[in-house]
Amino acid sequence: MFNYTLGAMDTFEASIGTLSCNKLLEGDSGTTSRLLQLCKDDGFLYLQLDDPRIEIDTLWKDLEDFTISLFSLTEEEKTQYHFTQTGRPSTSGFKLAGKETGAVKGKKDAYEIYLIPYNEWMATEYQLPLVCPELVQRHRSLLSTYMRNCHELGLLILERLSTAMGYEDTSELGQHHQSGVASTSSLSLLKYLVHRSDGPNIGHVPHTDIGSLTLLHTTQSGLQVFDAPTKSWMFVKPQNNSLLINVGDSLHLLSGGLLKSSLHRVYPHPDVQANKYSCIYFMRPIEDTSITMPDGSILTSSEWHNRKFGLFAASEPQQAKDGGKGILLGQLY
Ligand SMILES: O=C(O)CCC(=O)C(=O)O
Ligand SMILES: [Fe+2]
Repeated sequence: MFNYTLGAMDTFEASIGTLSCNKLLEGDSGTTSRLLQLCKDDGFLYLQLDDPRIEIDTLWKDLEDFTISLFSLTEEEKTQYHFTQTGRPSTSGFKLAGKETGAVKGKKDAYEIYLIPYNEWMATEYQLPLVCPELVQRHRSLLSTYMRNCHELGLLILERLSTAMGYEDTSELGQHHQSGVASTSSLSLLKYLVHRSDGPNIGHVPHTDIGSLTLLHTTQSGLQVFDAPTKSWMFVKPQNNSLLINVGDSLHLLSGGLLKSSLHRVYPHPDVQANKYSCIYFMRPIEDTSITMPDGSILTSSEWHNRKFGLFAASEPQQAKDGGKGILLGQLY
């Protein structure tokens, strides 16, 4: 599992494997096998952005500036574009801070979020009018380029995983993620309050991700992964030129349980006294993909998305009912 080192102020730091994007693009066989190993063992890896064909890191500065100005909109504007009232529910709009359960029992979360749905934004055949602040429309080109690059990178990872898993068809996993077909894939921008572990708002609830792959760029420490053997949470250090990639529940299920959907949360890092911003592309299967649950029941990808997304938004007592907490934590068995 995760090796770790003792960092500043006795905080454990997870040591996460790194892969080269260039080698992945070139089809290097050692990198392909290591990708499978990391996705099986940890469900987390860093992808070093060392190939000019993937334009992601060059956009981070502009994306961070945009994210900061987006969260500077007034509370009234954020409420006007609330995610329960905007577009297809739960794929578009704002959530304000402190409205959901936090990283620790009895505390609320400490982040605001803004969601941009991939399909309404990108796909030519599937264009629902996107209801969004004018500021978002003004950054159309930046957001489109970023999402398109993330989606292509996700497809590359799925292709290499299909190869490493021995499928004859290298699009075995990717076929459920074609561009331009309705899915709940989205770009998620987050702003965490400056907060402390003894305050009323703490980070982000422990969970596994709903979708297939999560591609994360963040400005500060705070994300923690759970190391089951030692039952401890370990901080993940943001790397300058790397994306953090993790496997989500949908890919875990599509791979028959082989790939690990990794448990994580966000918790205030004792050395960080600044807002943490995260830009995350959630790549999820197209909506009518059949997902076989461990008990043999079959759900569509959108049914799975709506069931689990509803749990994030539920109160702590509601989450505790009908195995909801277990679903949030990725205990699908
Ligand atoms: O902001 C982060 O570092 C992680 C957020 C996260 O886990 C999520 O939005 O699913
Ligand atoms: Fe997550």
